[in-house]
Amino acid sequence: MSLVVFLPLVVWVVLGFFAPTVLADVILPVPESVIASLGLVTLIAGFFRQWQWLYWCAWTAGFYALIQLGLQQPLSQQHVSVLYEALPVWLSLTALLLVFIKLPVLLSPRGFLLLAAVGLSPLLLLTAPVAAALAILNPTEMLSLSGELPGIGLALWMIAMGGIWATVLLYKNASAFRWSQLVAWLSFMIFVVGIEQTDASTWAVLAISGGLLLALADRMLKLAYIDELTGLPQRRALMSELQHLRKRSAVCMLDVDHFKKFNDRYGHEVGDQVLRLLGSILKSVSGFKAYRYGGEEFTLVFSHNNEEKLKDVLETVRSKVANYPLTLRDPSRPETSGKGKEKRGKQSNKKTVKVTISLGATTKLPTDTPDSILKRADENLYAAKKAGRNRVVLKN
Ligand SMILES: Nc1nc2c(ncn2[C@@H]2O[C@H](COP(=O)(O)OP(=O)(O)OP(=O)(O)O)[C@@H](O)[C@H]2O)c(=O)[nH]1
Repeated sequence: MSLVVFLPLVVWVVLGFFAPTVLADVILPVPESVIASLGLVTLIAGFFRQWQWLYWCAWTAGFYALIQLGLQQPLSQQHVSVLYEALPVWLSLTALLLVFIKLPVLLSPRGFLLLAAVGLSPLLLLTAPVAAALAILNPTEMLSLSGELPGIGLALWMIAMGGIWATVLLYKNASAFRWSQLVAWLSFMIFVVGIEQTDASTWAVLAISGGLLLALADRMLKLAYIDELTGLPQRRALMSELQHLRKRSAVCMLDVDHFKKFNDRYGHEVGDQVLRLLGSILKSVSGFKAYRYGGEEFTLVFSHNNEEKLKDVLETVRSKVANYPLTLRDPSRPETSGKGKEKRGKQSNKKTVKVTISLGATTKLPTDTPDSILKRADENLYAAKKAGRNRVVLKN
């Protein structure tokens, strides 16, 4: 799902490669299309208080302005070719910096300062000393060794930078927003390679804005539908799924046993840890879709009503939870790490606990509505609790 942010870039590249005349025939209003697309991202991001997007809008606008102000003349002119050579280096370094630094809240002095710096830093290349310094240090030139193969230097630079991006994205378990940052960098790099193409910089900005917008949509969907603690879809998503339940299907409600006592004994934070663990166990078992219904209640939706298979899967979930040793930190653990090490040297300060769950399941009847099937599953869950907990009750 996150990778959908590549779509506008892929469309641009595919058209540019296989049908360049189609792109050339499109008359883009410049710079209106850029202002409109970046303005739209800014407006939507601001409306939903997703301020991090604005830094990337500023970065994109800054480089677009640089390209318009400095690269609209023949590359044979020395100051233009210096700028052209410095561009991939500068945009790679500033993009990576934006990825690595912790972005401050935008509505703060540091936030405004960073926004201004991000938007204006590309224009530094227009100042002769900075451009000249970068041209001397130019890694893309150095990478081409003899300087006879200028394309090789750029290709090696792209591979090196791409390698860093890939490591960052894989390591950080990237969100759609992260991938859209790669799209932003890649779009401008593709502009550098395909500078001869008509309106290449404007197409690059449209690809970037499209990626940022799709990433925003992904973030909004996740905020609306995904439970932050467990990473599972939440009740809103469940209710929409239940509207389209198949004829042959089943629903299970499950809940942690004696969770109130558990919370009272070990604290709310450890309670949260249990819910997170439960979320990851539910994700690891296949055969159903899991949802966090609310509190410590979860719902499983099956797209079949085979009772044997249902019992098997529900028993697997029950026993996986019951047998999972949850490691707790010793509440008497000393505050300072020095003392902690001392104590750890003498004895292990880890303690494990186990929790159990009860499950109530039912198969769909022809007359069922979302509420009636959930109610019956809930009654079965209640029956499982009454029968002693840590068990499955499956009936209609
Ligand atoms: N840590 C944590 N606790 C939660 C969360 N949501 C609900 N709870 C707690 O879950 C507990 C639910 O308690 P009860 O409904 O009485 O059920 P129970 O203690 O599990 O008892 P049985 O279900 O009968 O076994 C309450 O103490 C809630 O505070 C949450 O997100 N995090």
